[in-house]
Amino acid sequence: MEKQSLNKIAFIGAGNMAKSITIGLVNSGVPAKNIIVANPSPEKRLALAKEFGIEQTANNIDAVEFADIIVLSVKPHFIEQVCQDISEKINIKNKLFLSVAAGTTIAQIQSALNAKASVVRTMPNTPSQLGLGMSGLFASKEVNQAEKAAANKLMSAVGEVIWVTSEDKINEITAVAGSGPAYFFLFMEAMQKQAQEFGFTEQESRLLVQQTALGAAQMVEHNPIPISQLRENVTSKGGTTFAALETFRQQGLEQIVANSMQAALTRAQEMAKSTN
Ligand SMILES: NC(=O)C1=CN([C@@H]2O[C@H](COP(=O)(O)OP(=O)(O)OC[C@H]3O[C@@H](n4cnc5c(N)ncnc54)[C@H](OP(=O)(O)O)[C@@H]3O)[C@@H](O)[C@H]2O)C=CC1
Ligand SMILES: O=C(O)[C@@H]1CCC=N1
Repeated sequence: MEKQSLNKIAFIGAGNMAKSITIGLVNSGVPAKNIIVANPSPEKRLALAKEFGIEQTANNIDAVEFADIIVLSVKPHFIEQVCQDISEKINIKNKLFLSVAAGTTIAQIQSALNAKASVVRTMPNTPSQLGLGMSGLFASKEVNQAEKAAANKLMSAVGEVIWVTSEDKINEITAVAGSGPAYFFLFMEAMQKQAQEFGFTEQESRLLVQQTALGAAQMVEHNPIPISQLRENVTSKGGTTFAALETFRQQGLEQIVANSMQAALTRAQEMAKSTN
């Protein structure tokens, strides 16, 4: 069997997600010379190249030629055009495609590539830049064991991974973890705003909220007991937390969370149905 080298990584698109994964990869020890980023406009790819010493190009085809693993990190509506362009200009045999695009199916990518290429769909999130990412992965049936291991290694370098057994589960990963950081940011923004209403400065309010969120997240990580138990440990009967939690409940927080995550899932499913 032909030996497959899967060391060189190309990002097509130099935006938020490419940046988050690149930072995580470089910090985890992947040599910068093995990473290239392609983006037609210069600003973001030059900034990434300057900061991390990675290669950069304006030309997607040059990046695909350079790499073994092609990370499709453009907005979903550009995936079709990007893949068609690649398939028209280059032999993609032995390349592994790793797509981070929300709501874009493997069938759509293979159709645009005009080949039953090896495609892994992954749904990461932006904390990947700190090595604290959470990614779901699903492999097309063309993906071999070496490619699966390479995709696993790449995404594990930037955080935790789980493999899902059906492609539509990626949409659910999106609704929980892909979009999830923004849910917590919104909650923290609202808490910061109210702390400022209480009279704390913007800086003090941010510190109060960020340290509280960090401590809470770390407690969840370090205590393998139900999260509800951690909540109960803070909640004295008839006390301040109880008053706050009752207000959240009366005003429908749990239903709001469920509805919002369902809206994210529905949107991912709609995107998968559209023709891009
Ligand atoms: N942001 C997030 O938290 C997450 C995003 N994703 C997915 O990641 C993908 C990228 O999202 P995100 O990084 O936020 O988006 P960004 O808009 O930040 O990045 C996309 C980049 O693609 C570039 N681009 C546009 N057209 C082309 C092209 N033809 N060839 C090469 N590059 C091109 C854009 O350049 P320019 O700006 O110059 O037009 C931009 O730099 C999406 O598909 C999204 O669904 C997945 C998980 C989480
Ligand atoms: O909002 C989006 O569509 C992308 C996918 C998950 C996070 N950002």
